Amino acid sequence: MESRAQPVLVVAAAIVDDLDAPRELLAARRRTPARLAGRWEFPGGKVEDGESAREALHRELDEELGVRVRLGAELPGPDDGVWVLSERHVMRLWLAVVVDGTPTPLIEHDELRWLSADEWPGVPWLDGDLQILDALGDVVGLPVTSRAATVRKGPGGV
Ligand SMILES: Nc1nc2c([nH]c(=O)n2[C@H]2C[C@H](O)[C@@H](COP(=O)(O)OP(=O)(O)OP(=O)(O)O)O2)c(=O)[nH]1
Repeated sequence: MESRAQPVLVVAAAIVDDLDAPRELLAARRRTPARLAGRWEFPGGKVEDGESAREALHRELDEELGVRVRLGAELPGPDDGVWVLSERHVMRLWLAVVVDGTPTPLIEHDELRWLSADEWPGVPWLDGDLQILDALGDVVGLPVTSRAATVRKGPGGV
């Protein structure tokens, strides 16, 4: 078969309580589609035609959580700046804080939870996000005490 086109770009936010001194991260549990239901992720979604990555992220966070955010630094991934999630998806991720609204699971999620770093390993993240949590803990200096024991790299990739 012919090889597929370029991977789809997903944008997402590591929403924290404070950009300068983060203590908690907002994790979102997927409700849909069925194959992802129950897994936790960074809220966000696919960039649509004609949108910049940041525009798409603001739109997704408004649609999914009903919030406006201020973006902080991007957490660049190891593959040309992006995080490879699967053969079909790559992701860019920014730190963010909520500036308006209360995060509410409106469409794709059925639960949101503010997690301190030692709670991150306690929920089942999407496989591709584990590498990101690892890096996020290092970058923001969060003490992810049990990270090493539970955050695993999936076999054959993410
Ligand atoms: N939003 C998000 N998607 C992730 C993460 N980790 C991960 O593997 N993914 C995958 C799940 C999906 O296959 C894909 C993102 O698709 P999505 O369903 O969130 O995108 P979308 O909101 O634009 O949805 P749709 O319009 O296509 O229904 O990336 C993550 O942390 N956040």
